[in-house]
Amino acid sequence: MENPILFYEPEAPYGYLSNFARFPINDGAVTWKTVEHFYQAQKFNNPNIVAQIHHARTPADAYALGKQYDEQVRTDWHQRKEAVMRDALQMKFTQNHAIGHWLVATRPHTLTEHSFKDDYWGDGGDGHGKNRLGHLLMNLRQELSITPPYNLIHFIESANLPTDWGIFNMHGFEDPDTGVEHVALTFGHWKEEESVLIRLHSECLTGDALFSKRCDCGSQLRRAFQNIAQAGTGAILYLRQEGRGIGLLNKIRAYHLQDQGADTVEANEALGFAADLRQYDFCRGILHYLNINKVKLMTNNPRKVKALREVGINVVERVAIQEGQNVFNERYLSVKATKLGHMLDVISPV
Ligand SMILES: Nc1nc(O)c(N)c(N[C@@H]2O[C@H](COP(=O)(O)O)[C@@H](O)[C@H]2O)n1
Ligand SMILES: [Zn+2]
Repeated sequence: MENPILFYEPEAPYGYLSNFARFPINDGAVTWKTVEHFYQAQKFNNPNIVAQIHHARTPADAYALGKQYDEQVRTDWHQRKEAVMRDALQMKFTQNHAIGHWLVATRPHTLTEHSFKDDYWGDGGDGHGKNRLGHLLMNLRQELSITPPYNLIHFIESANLPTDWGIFNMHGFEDPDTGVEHVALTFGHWKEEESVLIRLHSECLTGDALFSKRCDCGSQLRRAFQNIAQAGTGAILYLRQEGRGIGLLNKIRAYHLQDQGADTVEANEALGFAADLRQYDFCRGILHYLNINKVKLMTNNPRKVKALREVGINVVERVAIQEGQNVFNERYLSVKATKLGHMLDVISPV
């Protein structure tokens, strides 16, 4: 494995790997503030000690209580502790979605708890320790990396994105099968059980960036930003599916055929493509990362509603997003309505 990632302090880079990091876990009966709270409590059969640790204000307090009652640790603890730690990490990295994807993204680096105080779970500060926590994390990482939804998309990095509608967070992803890069823009915060306003926006360079009037994409993208800013929360999944999946240059070839009279479906087919090549299954990975399970989907395209439902996303509502109709795209929109099933109040028939 390549150069090691050293972690220890929760506030330091890669601090989310620490058992002291503030990520709650639920064991099916109780929610624990951190892995450390859960782990220390499992040492004891005495319910009063367990309760004290459960209510400890910080992971350091939980650790101190575990030490304070050292003589009352269950006799089989040495045989049990690895399984307890493995269960705790499984809960932490699967119940807190983003860090599960962050963990997978640490491949292929070795993970080492760089602790001068602990040469069992850590490296003992100088590498003589067993680093058992690092090894359990790498084992879990390997498991998650081949398990949906973690294997559907790879999280790369996030950054702020100031826009005309407010400061969004930008999250970059890569499709592990195709290498295609996708972006999610998020605004505000939500709980997993809330329904979130989202837009699945397929990349359209001409509409989104070159102010084209041949389509409605740019207007729809602006409206999506506006709607989310007004709602206070939401996400735009900006999917690199240019040309309904045929790519920019083939879309220009398709436009050329349309300039000679073909419609948008006939042009795709004349080039040897189906009318729409787009796939959406990787969106399940992006939405899982964003902790989004229920959506109000801004689209006129029923295929996107169907596609999300097929991958288990609960589309509770379709929000129409009819924008930017004009004399240059009226035929295109009419064909999208008649041939591609778009739900549009088309201004004039084909
Ligand atoms: N292949 C193709 N032919 C055209 O004539 C087009 N205008 C496009 N545009 C692409 O369609 C997608 C947006 O459509 P939805 O509203 O999301 O169904 C996007 O990929 C554009 O690049 N493509
Ligand atoms: Zn477009």
